[in-house]
Amino acid sequence: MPPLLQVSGLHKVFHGQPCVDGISFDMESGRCVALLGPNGAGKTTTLRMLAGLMNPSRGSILFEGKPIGDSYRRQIGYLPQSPSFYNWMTGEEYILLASKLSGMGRKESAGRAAAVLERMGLQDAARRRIGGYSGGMKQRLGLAQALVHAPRLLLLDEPVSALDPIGRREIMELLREIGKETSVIFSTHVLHDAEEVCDDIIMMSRGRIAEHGTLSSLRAKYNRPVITLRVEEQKEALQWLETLSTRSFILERRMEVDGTVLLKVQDMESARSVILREAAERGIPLLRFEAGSLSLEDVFMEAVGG
Ligand SMILES: Nc1ncnc2c1ncn2[C@@H]1O[C@H](COP(=O)(O)OP(=O)(O)OP(=O)(O)O)[C@@H](O)[C@H]1O
Repeated sequence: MPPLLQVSGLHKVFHGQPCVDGISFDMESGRCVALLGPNGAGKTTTLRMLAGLMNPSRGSILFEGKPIGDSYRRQIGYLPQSPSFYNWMTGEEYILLASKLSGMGRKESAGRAAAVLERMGLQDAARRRIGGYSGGMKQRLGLAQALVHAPRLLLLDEPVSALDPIGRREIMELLREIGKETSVIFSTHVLHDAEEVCDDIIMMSRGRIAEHGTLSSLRAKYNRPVITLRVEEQKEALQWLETLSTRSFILERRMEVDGTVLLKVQDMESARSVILREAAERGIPLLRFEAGSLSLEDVFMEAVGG
């Protein structure tokens, strides 16, 4: 069986500028993949090409081993970043329209529309006009539209970025459920969203893939020892902290706004004993000492060059 999706050498050039600059990856069926990257990384353009809405300048997309064609549109569900709705329609009318556009017959449409509206928690609002829906309800309606024809692959462009925390939570929980049954690719610039629901992460930076792997493989790959340190704001203590960064066993130092210092070290055991011994000898009032490893946030910042 070929992978669900095989993307190779995908490029998109706008006005001579590469926006997507040679993306290649395979996706197996049943996975939930986060397309993670800062603004302008090329996520929307990639998703639009994967949805068959935009032609690549170069490269190919194979769905179950075959080039994408007309029948592909029935296999995918797509939720754009800022979906536009007809506010005068009811939610039900909108979903019925979406299901008819996807080629379903009247009877099948009615059954699927009711089921998907209920699944998205919109059954009570189904006969109300969309104009009166909250942002979270509109996004759930957008998901219902993308799901109504039971697609094999769901493509969601920043599905939670415009929502308040409650709307965000609702959608993330739905995504977790949907991800159990359907293959999903969703874009986000928030690492935490990716960590919450996805199996795999594709980190994009300037139109390219900076990192690609399962959550755990990325964590393992970047598993560098890090010491987190905070001292009381005293002259000697701060001076000592300052000199620490010049020591050879410290590979990198980063100061957080609250005065916490993150030290990437070569070898945890020796760094830990030197730091604790010196702090004890000098009577440094330590407020925090933590021996850990890089968070995925750091991996992300490193991979996208932030
Ligand atoms: N139709 C277009 N014409 C010209 N330039 C475009 C077009 N679409 C996107 N771009 C440019 O391509 C770059 C990547 O855009 P894209 O929207 O794909 O990134 P993104 O990662 O989705 O970012 P965001 O999170 O801001 O939506 C941007 O610099 C954008 O200005």
